[in-house]
Amino acid sequence: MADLLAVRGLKSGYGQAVVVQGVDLTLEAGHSLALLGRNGTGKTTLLNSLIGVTRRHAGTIALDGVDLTALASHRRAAAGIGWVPQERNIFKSLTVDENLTAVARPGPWTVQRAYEMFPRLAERRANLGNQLSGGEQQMLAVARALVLNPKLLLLDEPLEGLAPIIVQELLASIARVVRDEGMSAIIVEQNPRLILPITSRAVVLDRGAVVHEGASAELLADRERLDRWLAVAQH
Ligand SMILES: Nc1ncnc2c1ncn2[C@@H]1O[C@H](COP(=O)(O)OP(=O)(O)OP(=O)(O)O)[C@@H](O)[C@H]1O
Repeated sequence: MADLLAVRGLKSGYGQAVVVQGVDLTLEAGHSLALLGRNGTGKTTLLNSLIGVTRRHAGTIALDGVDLTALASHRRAAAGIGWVPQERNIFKSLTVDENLTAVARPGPWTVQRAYEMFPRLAERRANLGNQLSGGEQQMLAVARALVLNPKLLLLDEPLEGLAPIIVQELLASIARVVRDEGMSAIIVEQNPRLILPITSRAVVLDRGAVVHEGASAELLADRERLDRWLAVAQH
C-alpha cells in the first residue's frame, strides 16, 4: 500500500538551531503511530514540522502523494493534516456544539459521529468551552480536529496534565478513533505503556533522530529497549 505520509531527510528547528536531525518517517493509511522519546528529544518539533510551524533546513514531506514541503501551515491543514497542539485550541466563548459545527467540513466524521466517540461531549454540548474541565477541553480539541475530516491526525501529548480517570476516558475515545475506526494518526506521548496498546506503530526519537521504528506491540514487550530509550522501569 502507498504511504499516506512520507517524510524524507527532514531537518528542522527554530532559527539556526536544528532540532530534528534528518528524520525519515512513513505511515500507511489506517495506521496510528506513537511518537515516543525522553523530554526534549524533538517530538513536538517533529510534529510541528509536519504542520509547518518550524523552520525547515532540509528534507521533504508528502501527504497522500502531495508534496507539502513548500506549503504554509494553513495549506497543509487544507491538504488533510488535522493538528491538535498542546495548547488545546478551542473557542472558549462558544458552546461545545458551536465549536464543532463552526469548523465541520463534509466527510465521514460528522458532529454526530464525534459525539459517539466522545460521549461526554454529547452531554456537554450546550456548555461553553470555558465551562469545561481540562480533560473535556482536550476531548473537544480532538473532536474539532476530527470533524475537519483530516487524512492524518496529529495529537501532541493529549493526556498531559489530566487526572488519571480522565486519562483513561480520553484514551478509550482515542482508541475508538484510531484503532476501531482506522483514523490515521501520530500521537506524541511520554508514557509508552499508555499509548503503545492503542497504536499500531511506534517511533522513538533520541536527540532529534529516529533510534527505533517498529510495531507498537513489539516495543511494548521489549523491556530492554523501553528502559534504554524511555527509562521505563519495569517490574
Ligand atoms: N520555540 C522554540 N524555540 C527554540 N527552541 C525550542 C523551541 N521549542 C523547543 N525548543 C527546543 O527544541 C528541543 C526539542 O524540544 P521539543 O519540545 O521538540 O521536545 P519534546 O521531545 O517534544 O519534549 P517534551 O516531551 O518535553 O515536550 C529542546 O531542546 C527545546 O529546548
